[in-house]
Amino acid sequence: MLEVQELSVRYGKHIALESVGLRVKPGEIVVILGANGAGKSTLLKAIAGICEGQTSGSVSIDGEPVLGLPAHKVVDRGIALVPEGRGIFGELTVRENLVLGGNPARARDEVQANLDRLTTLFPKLRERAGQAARTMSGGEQQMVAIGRAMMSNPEILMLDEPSLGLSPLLAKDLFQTLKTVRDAGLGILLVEQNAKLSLSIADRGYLLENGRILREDKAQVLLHDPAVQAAYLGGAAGHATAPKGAAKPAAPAPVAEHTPVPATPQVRARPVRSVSSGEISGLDIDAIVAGAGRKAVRPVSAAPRNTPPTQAERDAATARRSDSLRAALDAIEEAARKARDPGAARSPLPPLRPTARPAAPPPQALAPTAPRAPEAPQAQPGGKVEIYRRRPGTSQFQRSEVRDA
Ligand SMILES: Nc1ncnc2c1ncn2[C@@H]1O[C@H](COP(=O)(O)OP(=O)(O)OP(=O)(O)O)[C@@H](O)[C@H]1O
Repeated sequence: MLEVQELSVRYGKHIALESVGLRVKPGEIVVILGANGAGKSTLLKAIAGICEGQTSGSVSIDGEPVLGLPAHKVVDRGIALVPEGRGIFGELTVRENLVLGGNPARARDEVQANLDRLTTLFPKLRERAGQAARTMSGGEQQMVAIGRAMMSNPEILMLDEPSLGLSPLLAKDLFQTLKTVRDAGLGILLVEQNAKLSLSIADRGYLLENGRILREDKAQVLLHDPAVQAAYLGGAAGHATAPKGAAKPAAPAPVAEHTPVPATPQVRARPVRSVSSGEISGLDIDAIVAGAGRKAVRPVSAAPRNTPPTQAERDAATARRSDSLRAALDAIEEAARKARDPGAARSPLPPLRPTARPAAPPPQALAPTAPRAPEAPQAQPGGKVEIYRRRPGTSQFQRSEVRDA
């Protein structure tokens, strides 16, 4: 049995886990539910011996302490981790991935026997043994990752967000796979955002909030608890498991004192805020360029002419093109600046490229190995184009060459 007692983890001053206690018995699935940043991955990493933070407390398996041991020793004691993102070797075949998982000392002498057992449990792994892992579907790759972890002959299998990136159908298949693993006698410690699906196959669950265990109960009790439902099972807008168009629940149901759960919906997809150019400026990038061009180009007579343009007219046309280009670049720079820092959009930042041409090129040459910096072409009335390159690591430009327009 895996037993965690008073486990605390801090990253510098940040306390990620505080006095966490839990246990996982052979033949049971235990799920950890919690919001983003609650400390779920930290918990699995601390148990697996790969946590970068400072740990204290105790983790033991069958009474044998493992906290503080290097990762390979933890695996040798019978605890295997399937990390978030799977971590399989895409260029290797399924069989090669599995065999690699059998390298730990506790399983080294039984690679073939474990391989046979595993492929009997999951016939698909036998069917696809020679296939490059990267060519398999997401669900099949997850099965390879689980199979590889099982090749170390673990007593406890830990999985970090195994359904991430899988379609609902594949996620369902995956959870069936986990039931098969449990039925084979392993204990499973599962971190999942898909609360509904994971609780539906789990035996027990823990609610983790801000690094602390708030509640432990049977999975079926958690699954049907109105407060847990409001907080974890589709109450949050955009929750991965909420059916499309499902109505938002009313305020979370009252919670008994001894079973506190977060009052607000907590589990949701990682928040990713993207800002579009339209949101910043009300225009898309094409409209910005077109608008800048329109502003810069002076009206010309629509009447057709038969005589070739004079030198003065050609110079004027070149200057107009130059104005137009400069105005477009200014508009793009302004939009980019707003995108980077909308709050500072109106602050008088220095221009990203010189508005006036420098009197003479600076003596410093570009390092031959420097990465190519963005070029800002400047047309000259004489039909020449100056190329300016940004100096690496600065916002200053320098002229690097002059070409015919
Ligand atoms: N290596 C690290 N260095 C510093 N802080 C970290 C490190 N790893 C995690 N943290 C912090 O510890 C807290 C818990 O992170 P953790 O990744 O364990 O949360 P989580 O519950 O797994 O979140 P998620 O569901 O988003 O993966 C977060 O505040 C996170 O920023």
